[in-house]
Amino acid sequence: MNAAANVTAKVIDGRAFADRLGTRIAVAARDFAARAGRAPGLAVVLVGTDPASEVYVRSKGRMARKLGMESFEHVLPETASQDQLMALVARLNADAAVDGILVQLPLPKGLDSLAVIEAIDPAKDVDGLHPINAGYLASGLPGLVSCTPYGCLMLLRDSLGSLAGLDAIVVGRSILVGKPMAQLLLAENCTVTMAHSRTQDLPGKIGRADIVVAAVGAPEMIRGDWIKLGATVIDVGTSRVEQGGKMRLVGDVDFAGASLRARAITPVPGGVGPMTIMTLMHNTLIAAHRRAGMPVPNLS
Ligand SMILES: NC(=O)C1=CN([C@@H]2O[C@H](COP(=O)(O)OP(=O)(O)OC[C@H]3O[C@@H](n4cnc5c(N)ncnc54)[C@H](OP(=O)(O)O)[C@@H]3O)[C@@H](O)[C@H]2O)C=CC1
Ligand SMILES: Nc1nc(=O)c2c([nH]1)NC[C@@H]1CN(c3ccc(C(=O)N[C@@H](CCC(=O)O)C(=O)O)cc3)C=[N+]21
Repeated sequence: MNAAANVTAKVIDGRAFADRLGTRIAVAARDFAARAGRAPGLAVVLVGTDPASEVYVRSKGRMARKLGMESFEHVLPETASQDQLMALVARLNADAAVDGILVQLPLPKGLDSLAVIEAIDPAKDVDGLHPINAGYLASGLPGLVSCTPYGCLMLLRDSLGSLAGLDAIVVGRSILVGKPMAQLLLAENCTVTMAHSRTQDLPGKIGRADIVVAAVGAPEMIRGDWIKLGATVIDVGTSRVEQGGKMRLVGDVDFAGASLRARAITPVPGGVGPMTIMTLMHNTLIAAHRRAGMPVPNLS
């Protein structure tokens, strides 16, 4: 732990961690292909033309191919109807070559994302968003865990070892990040506080936490001087802000300020983001093995 306020935190290198995990996934994917007679397959569905979503979808497809998986990319127009989207999900559910289905969120206005998520075969729900998988997680049963929280947990375990008994705060309560993150930390025997837009005295609550996971989407809203000395900070937020005429990607945490108080902190970019893509590949590999009735390899 930092003894004084002027010790700079260790920067947690999510990109390097993800690269190492990717090497193991590629080996396991090749092994799966040799035994199953086909590569693990990931289908990514994008509706509309949101530029940020297009970038993420493309990088997911590129990574899948790089690791020896099959990538199926489906782009529907902004004007696609709920029925069209549901029909596509039904086709992917029935397609034996598809092990994982991810529908990029948010969907254009007018489309019901919960209905789409519920239509995905839970065994192919590599985003871990289906209520069945959320329920498995809450019940401590093996399912598919949402990629981003799963990646955050890997970084936390790597940085801290055992998390048992630590006070953790998760800021944000979405079904994609905040809620599953809190469940994972609880399963690690942390004492978990869930904060959101109605939380009172957020600085005070953050100031008592050994682990801070920020998943809000508000650029640098968590000030450095709120952080407890020696805390570990995981910054999920990604916001594009203009600075000096250029667009810059920033997190939810004031990185420079928090670095003076934390023992370890993830940067944005290069922290949680690359882990999210790699845990998606990991989930696809897990889904492929389970669907083929093969034991899931342990890559940790
Ligand atoms: N790096 C990565 O891999 C990923 C990054 N992200 C990023 O993480 C961020 C969060 O994503 P997501 O969970 O989908 O976002 P949502 O918009 O679904 O959820 C945001 C959450 O933040 C809470 N919140 C809003 N304002 C405040 C505030 N002032 N104080 C405390 N809590 C607040 C909201 O509370 P309430 O529920 O009360 O409205 C809500 O629970 C985004 O920047 C997103 O881009 C997301 C996924 C992956
Ligand atoms: N169904 C669904 N599942 C998701 O997992 C999902 C989603 N919808 N919608 C949007 C959010 C956002 N998200 C990111 C993934 C990777 C990076 C990432 O790799 N970021 C890089 C930087 C990339 C850049 O420069 O733009 C980094 O942080 O280093 C960021 C954000 C997944 N999401």
